[in-house]
Amino acid sequence: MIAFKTLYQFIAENQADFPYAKGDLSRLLRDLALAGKIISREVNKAGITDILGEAGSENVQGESQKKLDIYANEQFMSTLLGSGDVCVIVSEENEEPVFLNDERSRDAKYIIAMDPLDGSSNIDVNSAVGTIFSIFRRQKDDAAPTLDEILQEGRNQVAAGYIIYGSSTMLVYTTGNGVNGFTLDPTIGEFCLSHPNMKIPEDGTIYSVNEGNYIYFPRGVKDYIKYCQVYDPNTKRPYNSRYAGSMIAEIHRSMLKGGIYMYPASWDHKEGKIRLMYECNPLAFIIEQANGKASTGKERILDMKPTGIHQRIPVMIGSKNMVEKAEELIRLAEEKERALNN
Ligand SMILES: O=P(O)(O)OC[C@H]1O[C@](O)(COP(=O)(O)O)[C@@H](O)[C@@H]1O
Ligand SMILES: [Mg+2]
Ligand SMILES: [Mg+2]
Repeated sequence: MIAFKTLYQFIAENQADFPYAKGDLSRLLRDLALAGKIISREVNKAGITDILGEAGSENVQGESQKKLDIYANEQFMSTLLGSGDVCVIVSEENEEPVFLNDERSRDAKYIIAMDPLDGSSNIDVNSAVGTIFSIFRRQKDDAAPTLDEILQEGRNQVAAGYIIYGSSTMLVYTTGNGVNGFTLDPTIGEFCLSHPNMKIPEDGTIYSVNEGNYIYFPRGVKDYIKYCQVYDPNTKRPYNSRYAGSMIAEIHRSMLKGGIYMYPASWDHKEGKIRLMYECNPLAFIIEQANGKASTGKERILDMKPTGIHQRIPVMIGSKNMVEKAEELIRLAEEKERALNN
């Protein structure tokens, strides 16, 4: 008989590791897993139901919404707000934070930021997409949380995770005691521990960036891309270039094989494109817990105080040595530019 451990068994066994041992965080992770299973079911039969394609609407960021963006958002909203443990949810698909509006809100301890469906432009072509979530615990428990309480630094997260709907569906999460990955066995409907104590290799040979935007990138980012492409057998260069257009797919590959994912600020995306609260923070927490590094190219992502719920930032996330090399070349290019301007 094959021995396996389900997510629920794992959570129960590791209850003592959780920052708050009352069981509400465990319940929350189970609710996220449940909604993830429902999305996984829909993704897996998407071609034969009426759920592919454009919804005909736009989100607050002016991006066209897919039917599955909306489906995933509604599924997570109803599961999480229905639990009574979550007092507010920040979602890519909602312009404003969505509050739990009933008598349970006084006791609801958790603030969630989430991207219900990441990489959704890939959904119609059967490539990997995912859900990304970030969990904060309220410090106060009086009235509904203020915007300032919602806009917390990523280092305050009590848990974060992602669910990748790929060739298999996996849930990967951290509560600040390392990272564990669970694969969904669809025949029994359970996430089972498949990747215990995940660590990202310190070095990698894959870089991941939308090179179609190369011309718009700042000098230091261009220098790093050129560095990746130069022949040097001692450092296994040139590296491989891979870009799926789905951050969750790039990050998951980096977790397993090593690598760097970059979405820098550029001439056409002055602030960068990736959202701090529900894309960067949770993935930065996971990557750091797996011994990797997550930076804007200049500063640690988890130390940034968000200025708005949909704030975008430049990102460089992945194997520690690769991110540090990119930061070094960005710093050198900026020093050179400053010297030339003086
Ligand atoms: O097409 P581009 O500009 O390279 O952008 C791709 C990036 O945008 C994102 O798709 C944004 O995510 P959403 O699908 O949630 O909007 C990232 O996952 C991805 O890496
Ligand atoms: Mg996204
Ligand atoms: Mg999305």
